[in-house]
Amino acid sequence: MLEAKDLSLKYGQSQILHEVSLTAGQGEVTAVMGMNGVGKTSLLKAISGRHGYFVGEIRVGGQVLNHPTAFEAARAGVAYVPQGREVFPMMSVMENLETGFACLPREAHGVPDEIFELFPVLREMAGRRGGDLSGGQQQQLAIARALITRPKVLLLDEPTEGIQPNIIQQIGHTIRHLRDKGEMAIVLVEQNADFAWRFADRFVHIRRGHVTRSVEKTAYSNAGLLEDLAL
Ligand SMILES: Nc1ncnc2c1ncn2[C@@H]1O[C@H](COP(=O)(O)OP(=O)(O)OP(=O)(O)O)[C@@H](O)[C@H]1O
Repeated sequence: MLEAKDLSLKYGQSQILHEVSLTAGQGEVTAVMGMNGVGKTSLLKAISGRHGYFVGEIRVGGQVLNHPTAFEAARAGVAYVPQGREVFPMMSVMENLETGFACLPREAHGVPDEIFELFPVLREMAGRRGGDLSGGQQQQLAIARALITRPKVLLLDEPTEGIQPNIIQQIGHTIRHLRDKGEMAIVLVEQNADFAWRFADRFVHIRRGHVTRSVEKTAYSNAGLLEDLAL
């Protein structure tokens, strides 16, 4: 579903990604692993059109995205849930959800029931300001807002960061549910190795802007994952 090939990205003169390739299949969770500052967020920003890459190619469902803007990437089916959530604090939960409509045709403007089935708390809090929600609720809102765009590729940047354990479990079950529906490819940037091991199907390790390992869970072990993270 997602094929990113040889992406290279710079901030000013500093090259952060060096020919990074990532493939994420429909109905699979691909975890992108690595220490702080290796370029995981930058990779998601390149794929979602939030930051330009200078070399490389991105395909979604076979369609080439040629240096897309964020809007073009969203239109093509790429949804990005950023680290830190970026919920609009002064807007209500419902208004936050409705921002997801921007890349959809008018007839598709509507919050599907499934969103509230996945995140019942958002129905209860529909009129509350986004900034008044807890961190875990904001994370659920950010994922829900991304799902409203009916993505083919869902990019999740550290969804468990700063979240209490019971909400982490809920987020994990949501990821598994979306995976099992088989309609989208999920890319999960995650520093929580236990969570990644539990919910991912494939692991891609990045070190200093290079992919150092790409492995299926079936050919890997939890101990191997921890070893690779410690390198
Ligand atoms: N807007 C920016 N301008 C300049 N440098 C940046 C910018 N954003 C990130 N960087 C640098 O690029 C490198 C990669 O950052 P990135 O956020 O992609 O890493 P990461 O692997 O996601 O890290 P973390 O796990 O801490 O979120 C870091 O050295 C960071 O300081």
